[in-house]
Amino acid sequence: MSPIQPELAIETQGLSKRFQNYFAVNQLDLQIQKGTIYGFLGPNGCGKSTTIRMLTGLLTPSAGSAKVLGYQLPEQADELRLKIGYMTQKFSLYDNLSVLENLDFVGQIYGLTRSARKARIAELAELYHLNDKIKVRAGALSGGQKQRLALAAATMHQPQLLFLDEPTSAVDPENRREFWERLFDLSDQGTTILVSTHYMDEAERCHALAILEQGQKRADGTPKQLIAQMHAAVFEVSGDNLRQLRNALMARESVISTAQIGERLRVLVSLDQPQPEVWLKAQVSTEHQVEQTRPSLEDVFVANTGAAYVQRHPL
Ligand SMILES: Nc1ncnc2c1ncn2[C@@H]1O[C@H](COP(=O)(O)OP(=O)(O)OP(=O)(O)O)[C@@H](O)[C@H]1O
Repeated sequence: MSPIQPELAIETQGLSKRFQNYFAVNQLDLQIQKGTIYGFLGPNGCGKSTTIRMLTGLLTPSAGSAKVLGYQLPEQADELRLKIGYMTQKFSLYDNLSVLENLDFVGQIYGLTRSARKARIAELAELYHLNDKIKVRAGALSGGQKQRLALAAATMHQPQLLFLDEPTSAVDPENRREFWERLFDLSDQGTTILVSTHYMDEAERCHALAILEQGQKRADGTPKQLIAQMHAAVFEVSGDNLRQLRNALMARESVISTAQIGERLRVLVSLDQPQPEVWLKAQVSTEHQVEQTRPSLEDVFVANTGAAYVQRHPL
């Protein structure tokens, strides 16, 4: 008997977008399960926003296919529109309208009746702590309040699928934490969420994620799977002259990266090296202590991008 296939909210094959001669998104294959929080992790310019815009149906792909909530894109983009919510990277509501006016306007766009809008706005204002700001102009809100208003607007029509493009780049850690609690509430109610970020701690919160670089997927899976599949061992070295040691280690082909963290040097050694611990100990002096440590998602990112990627995938 074949195993039951999970239901997919998003499935793409070879999805690509070319601007002039430049591929902003290049041959992207994705499978995103319904009800999960899925992350796009990558640096500025790696193609996160362009991918999201294609998956919302706003941008036509140059090649490849995308199926979102069962709708084929771009052909069925109109049918998809009312089923998704999209929170863009920049605050995209009206600064000169109040919180209430903004939400009411969005509700009208989604075709909610006057009484449905009234009830939904009351619910959202309560949920996102906007009650005492309801008559305040959006332009006068703090970063955290604007972000909560944007999320309220994006979920006005209770979409099945929510796209959030770097939603927390303008807010402080406390607001970020609170924001993520709301995302897990939405996920618990069955909403699928695709969130782009360049923060490691946010990526770690996702059920699954794709690491993107230069428009390509470098790796994907749950944080646990990504850590288990990493082609490197991670060590922490303590002792004197760590800057000098760092420079020496960086010259070695087996060293993927080094980063000083307080009094310790974190070293990623490629598993091309059959005995990484023995090898590393032979590289440092007897004054240094070497301890193998648990990889983090940041280590996974480093081991799958930049020079480490090029080394493992020569042209
Ligand atoms: N309309 C466009 N015309 C030409 N190039 C574009 C266009 N839109 C995006 N690009 C380019 O495509 C690449 C990917 O951009 P994209 O905005 O998708 O990246 P990103 O990962 O979302 O980064 P950021 O966080 O900075 O927005 C960038 O090099 C960008 O300059």
